[in-house]
Amino acid sequence: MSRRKLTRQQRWRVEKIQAERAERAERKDARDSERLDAGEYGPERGGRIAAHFGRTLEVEALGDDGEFSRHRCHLRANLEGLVTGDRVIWRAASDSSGVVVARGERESVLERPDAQSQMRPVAANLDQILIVIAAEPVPHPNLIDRYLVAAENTGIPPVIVLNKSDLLPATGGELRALLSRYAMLGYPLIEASAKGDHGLDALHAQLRGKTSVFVGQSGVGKSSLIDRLLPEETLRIGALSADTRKGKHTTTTARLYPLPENGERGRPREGDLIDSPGIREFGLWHLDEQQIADGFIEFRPFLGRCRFRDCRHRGEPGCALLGAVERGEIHPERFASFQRIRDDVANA
Ligand SMILES: Nc1nc2c(ncn2[C@@H]2O[C@H](COP(=O)(O)OP(=O)(O)OP(=O)(O)O)[C@@H](O)[C@H]2O)c(=O)[nH]1
Ligand SMILES: [Zn+2]
Repeated sequence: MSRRKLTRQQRWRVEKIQAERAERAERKDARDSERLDAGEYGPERGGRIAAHFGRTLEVEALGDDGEFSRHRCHLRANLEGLVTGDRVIWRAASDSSGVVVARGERESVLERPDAQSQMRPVAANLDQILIVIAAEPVPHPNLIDRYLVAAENTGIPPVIVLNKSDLLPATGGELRALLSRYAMLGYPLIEASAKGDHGLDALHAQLRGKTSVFVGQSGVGKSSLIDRLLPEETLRIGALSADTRKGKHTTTTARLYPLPENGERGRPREGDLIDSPGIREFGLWHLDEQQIADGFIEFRPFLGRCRFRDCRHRGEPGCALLGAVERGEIHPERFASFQRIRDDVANA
């Protein structure tokens, strides 16, 4: 497709619109500066982004009374790219609104590609990624590995949650045998049932004091588990505000939900959950061969130890990974899974 040439007049119009837009943003920022200088805003306070709509942010802050409250804030023009979960410094106006003036260091960030395939942050300061799998739909053989590799590459620790345990045979079953392999690699493993009461205590314990996200293929029961963790009205509020904003913004924003103990309203806060459709679709974005190998945690001691520095681990003599497979230090199925993921990603 050839790029359409703009006439001089059109170009002038575009430039004029852009200049006006920049000027408006500057004026707004100058107004903010004046108001900040004039002391119209209160002292600097800590907070956390709970939702993000265009240039409006919802900031959650802990008050002197020990209660959390939420505040509509706008942000200084020099502060771009804030996402749900970010820790911020903000100042309250005389009403319940405010202005965000700074962003804190990020401990971790979850990214995904935008429409232009550019990686963009979608949530920050996550402590764990809960990979949900279920007795049904049966996870295809290297699905768990795919999620683990993706999680390992974010640096956010993954936890495996096996949901629908009510559908598993009482004595083991193939899935449990498969999962014990991951437990042996050191991954926390929780068996739960969103339908029954099984495993929910263990799930609450895992969520305590942490910010978590749930990921996993469609139908494994992410919504059902989240329903059990959030009081009804929290879910309703979340759905409502997302709805009223639909149409305005095509991508649904990630939201931060406080998790009360036992999923009951009024109970002390147990932890935090960040959720959005985009987060649930979490996958292997733009990983190269090296990053995929690195995502298999038991490969790490052997990486860089092959005879050839550019070893692709495809049968070269002196390959440290193949050696480890032969000695039984790497499970052959995990190695086969690595090869499949690498080839799939290369051919994508
Ligand atoms: N037997 C059983 N069924 C469950 C359990 N948890 C969820 N289900 C059922 O599994 C189906 C899918 O559950 P959802 O919670 O919608 O799954 P999801 O992962 O949120 O699916 P998406 O929204 O497509 O990503 C529903 O029919 C649930 O009722 C469980 O622990 N046991
Ligand atoms: Zn090798």
